[in-house]
This record gives sequence, C-alpha cells and structure tokens, in this order.
Amino acid sequence: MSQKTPRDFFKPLAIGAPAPMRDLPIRLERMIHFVPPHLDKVRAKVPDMAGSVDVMLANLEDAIPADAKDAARAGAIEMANMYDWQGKGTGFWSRVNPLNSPWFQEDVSELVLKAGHQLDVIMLPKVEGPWDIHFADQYVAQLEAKAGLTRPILFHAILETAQGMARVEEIALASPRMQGISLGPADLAADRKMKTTRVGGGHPFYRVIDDPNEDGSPRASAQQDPWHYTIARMVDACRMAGINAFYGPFGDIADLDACEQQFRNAFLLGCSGTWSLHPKQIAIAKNVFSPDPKEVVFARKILAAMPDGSGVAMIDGKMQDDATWKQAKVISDLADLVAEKDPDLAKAYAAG
Ligand SMILES: CC(C)(COP(=O)(O)OP(=O)(O)OC[C@H]1O[C@@H](n2cnc3c(N)ncnc32)[C@H](O)[C@@H]1OP(=O)(O)O)[C@@H](O)C(=O)NCCC(=O)NCCSC(=O)C[C@](C)(O)C(=O)O
Ligand SMILES: [Mg+2]
Repeated sequence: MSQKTPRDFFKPLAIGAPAPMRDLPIRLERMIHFVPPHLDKVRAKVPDMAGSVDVMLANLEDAIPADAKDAARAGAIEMANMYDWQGKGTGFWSRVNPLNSPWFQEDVSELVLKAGHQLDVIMLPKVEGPWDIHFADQYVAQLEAKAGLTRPILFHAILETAQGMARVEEIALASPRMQGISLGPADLAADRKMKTTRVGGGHPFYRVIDDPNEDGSPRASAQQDPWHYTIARMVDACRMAGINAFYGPFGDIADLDACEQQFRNAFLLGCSGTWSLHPKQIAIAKNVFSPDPKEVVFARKILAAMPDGSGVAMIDGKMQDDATWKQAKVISDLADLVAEKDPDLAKAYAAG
C-alpha cells in the first residue's frame, strides 16, 4: 500500500508546522490576476488594483526573463506587504519556478520566510505527478515551521505536460494543501505536439464539417474547442478531490470576444475561475464567472419550491426534482459569495 493512512494524511509534515486544512476556505476566485513583479511601473499599480480582483498573483516563472528572476522574487515580497491581503479579502498568490529550475528553492524559501503570513497559495508549474507535490509539501512544511506560521499555505498545480494530464487525478489527491488546478495550454500544447502557436482558445483548422450537399454547394463547417476534453477531465479530477478547477491563460489579449467565450465554456463545465493576464481581461472574468442574475432568480425559485430538497415541482413548465435542487444550490451559493463582494450584483440577484 503506497498511500498514507487516513490519520497521517492530515498531520503536519514538520514539527511546528500548522496542521493541514480539512476543508478549503470558501473564497471567491473568479480571476487570478498575473503581475510581473520585477517591473516597478506595474508593481506600483498593485495597491490600487488589489480591491478590483479576487486574487493577485506575483509571477516568477515563464514571462520573467532569466536575468530578472531575483528582481521578480524581491518584487513579489514587496507586493506581499503592499496591501492588507488577509484583512481585505483579496487572495495573494505567487507562481514559483519549476522544481527542476535553479530558482525553485530560493523562490519558495524567500516567499514563505518573508511573506508567508500574507501568502495564500503557491502555484506550482509543470507538475508531472504526485511526487512533485509531495516534495514541495515537505519543503514548505519545514519553512512554515521556521517562519512560525499558524495558517498553512495551499498549492495550485498547473497542467502543462502530457504526463501531468495523465496523472491529474493523482495530483489532485496528493495533499490536503491542494487548492486547485489550472490548465497551462501553451506548455501542454508543446508537450503533446499539438500544432498550434496560440495560448489557449480555438483554432481555425480544428472544426467539424457537414456531410456533402447533394447539389454540390459549399459545406458548412464550424470551429470546435480543442480544450474541451482537457478541461472536462481536469474538472472531474478536481471535484473528485474537493478542490477547484481553473481555465488558465488566454493569450490573445486583443480578442476580447474569444476570451469571453473560452471563459464561459470553462465556467459552464465547472471551473471556478480563470487567469487574467491584462487589465482588460479582469472585467471579462468578473462578468463570466459571476452567475447570470436571471439564472440566480430561477435557481432560487427552485430552492423555494422544494424547501427540503426532495420531491418534484413544475416551474415555468420545467420539471424540478432533488437533482435540479442541487444544481440550483450551486448557482445560489455562488451568487451569495459574489453578492458579498459586489453590491450591484447583490441587487440584481435579489430582484425577482
Ligand atoms: C501581455 C503584456 C506583456 C502586455 O503588456 P503591454 O504593456 O504591452 O500592454 P498594454 O495594453 O500597453 O498595457 C496597458 C496598461 O496596462 C498595464 N498592464 C499590462 N499588463 C498588466 C498586468 N498584468 N497587470 C497590471 N497592469 C498591467 C500596462 O503597464 C499599461 O499601463 P500604463 O497605461 O500605465 O502604461 C502584459 O499584459 C503582461 O506582462 N501580462 C502578464 C503576462 C504573463 O504573466 N504571462 C505569463 C502567464 S501565461 C503562461 O505562463 C502560460 C502557461 C500557463 O505557462 C502555459 O500555458 O504554459
Ligand atoms: Mg507554462
């Protein structure tokens, strides 16, 4: 048997480290906003932007040049102290460099020792299997003990390789530190040998075509979503483990419509949020990952019609039962969480 015993699973991995969480904190995480922390100009915007995002992330990995890794790490620690993240309810995360890089060890030790009180989640890139999570888990526990932290730091894994995809269930279940998983479509595409140079989104050549028309007229065709399988599988792995799934990056910053559509598909399939790489993507994520007011009003009608969640009811011509009650509860609970943060949406959800 290679699994830990149920009792040991929830024991701290180092003497003096905080006990792992049994349940994830319930937080609104519609967008994880990526900041390049080595750029003084962008870092200076952090305090003003902090209240407008659900999660702010200091990125230390890809997109940060090799000669700016130390500056980015120092900038991340500065960001940790630029805002009262814990007090004001915006998540503060950092994406560190991969485990096999020359920067991982220092990224994690500096963050935990110097910014651990503010840091909610460490995002681990290119996770291949549970062994990566186990290594980081033990290392962070040692550092948490040294820093005297009382609240454990959580982990978020990015799926960026075929192996990571094939082992997504094992990764999701690897540790009580696991908070969620995001898709990493650029690295994943390269590793799978997909033939695309895009970061997420569709591709004009990936389509289905109608059968031939008898009159020989042109056949209609439509683009399909090359990420559908990957996202659906990631959602199942995450929800099995009681953690959250996230879309990831959409790299065509200028194509706001395609960005919105990709985000919406991920939201409908079960994702809790996405990444925003540019300020323009924050509003899109906020809109898409907050439930539609009409859906919320309908969901609440279902809950009101079946107060104990059982039986059958007809609402607006549609059959409702125990299962639709659960669907309605997902939407209503999310609306409650959004309403705490957004007074306009709170009003829209209360209408009707
Ligand atoms: C794309 C870039 C270069 C365009 O940056 P730009 O300066 O050319 O854009 P802009 O439209 O001119 O910017 C307008 C204003 O917004 C600011 N701004 C712009 N971006 C941000 C931001 N993020 N946060 C806060 N402010 C931002 C920018 O500084 C400027 O301010 P100004 O009007 O005062 O001059 C820039 O947006 C950026 O660096 N974004 C983050 C990129 C990033 O983190 N990439 C890595 C994540 S994706 C990934 O890693 C893949 C994955 C998972 O690994 C895998 O699929 O494998
Ligand atoms: Mg990547």
